[in-house]
Amino acid sequence: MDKPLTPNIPLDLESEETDPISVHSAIETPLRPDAFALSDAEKIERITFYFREIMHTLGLDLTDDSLQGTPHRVAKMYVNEVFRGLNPENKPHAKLFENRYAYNQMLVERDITIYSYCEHHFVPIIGKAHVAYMPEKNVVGLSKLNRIVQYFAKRPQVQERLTMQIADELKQVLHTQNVAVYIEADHLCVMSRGVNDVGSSTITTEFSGLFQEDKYRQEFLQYIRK
Ligand SMILES: Nc1nc2c(ncn2[C@@H]2O[C@H](COP(=O)(O)OP(=O)(O)OP(=O)(O)O)[C@@H](O)[C@H]2O)c(=O)[nH]1
Ligand SMILES: [Zn+2]
Repeated sequence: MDKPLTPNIPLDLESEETDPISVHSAIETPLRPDAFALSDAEKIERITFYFREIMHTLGLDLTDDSLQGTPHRVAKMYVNEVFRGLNPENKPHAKLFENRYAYNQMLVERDITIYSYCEHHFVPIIGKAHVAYMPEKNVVGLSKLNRIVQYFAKRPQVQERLTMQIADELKQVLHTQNVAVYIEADHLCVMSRGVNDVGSSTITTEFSGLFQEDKYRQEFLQYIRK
């Protein structure tokens, strides 16, 4: 095998030892304090290098014209697309409007498409999120609900934490505790490898504020029922 190259940007091994639990709350994605010390361009350069090493180690011929660009393609996809939600700079700005019409019933945004990645295997999680809130003083542009869901999905995730991160953000943005999040998803790590079960799917929920009351919970569940 060729002698491995070294990347232009060396790894800072000391910061690898940081204990993420000591600096983060339980529902935050465990990021190192120096997670954004490198620019996106530098991250792409480094991931290209290491993904090339992975392919090389697997015995793939990187001079093949179809494989040649793959390390860079994967690096761009990770940083700019599928994991862009790791960077708080990419968090959507949710513009609020005053609830002048005093709408005080439930608003449900259902069937929001989710494409996330399992943090244990780095393969896709594909599903739908249904979110709801009961407005108090403010209402939010509908598309912002979809954007918030998609922002947190674009991270390596476990479904439980994804559900809680979305609920938490909705509470903060909407200034209300009355939020519900329901996610139903297929995990390709369960379907396409390991236990190879294509028939099962995973449901997670977070009901807060008024949604803890059976009446509102049932109403919400009825709206999202197919
Ligand atoms: N709780 C939770 N577990 C998940 C999620 N996505 C994947 N997993 C599980 O994470 C576990 C990782 O377990 P390990 O035993 O370390 O991994 P593994 O040897 O590849 O396990 P198998 O998938 O059973 O082959 C697996 O049981 C996955 O099904 C998720 O969103 N939430
Ligand atoms: Zn997995």
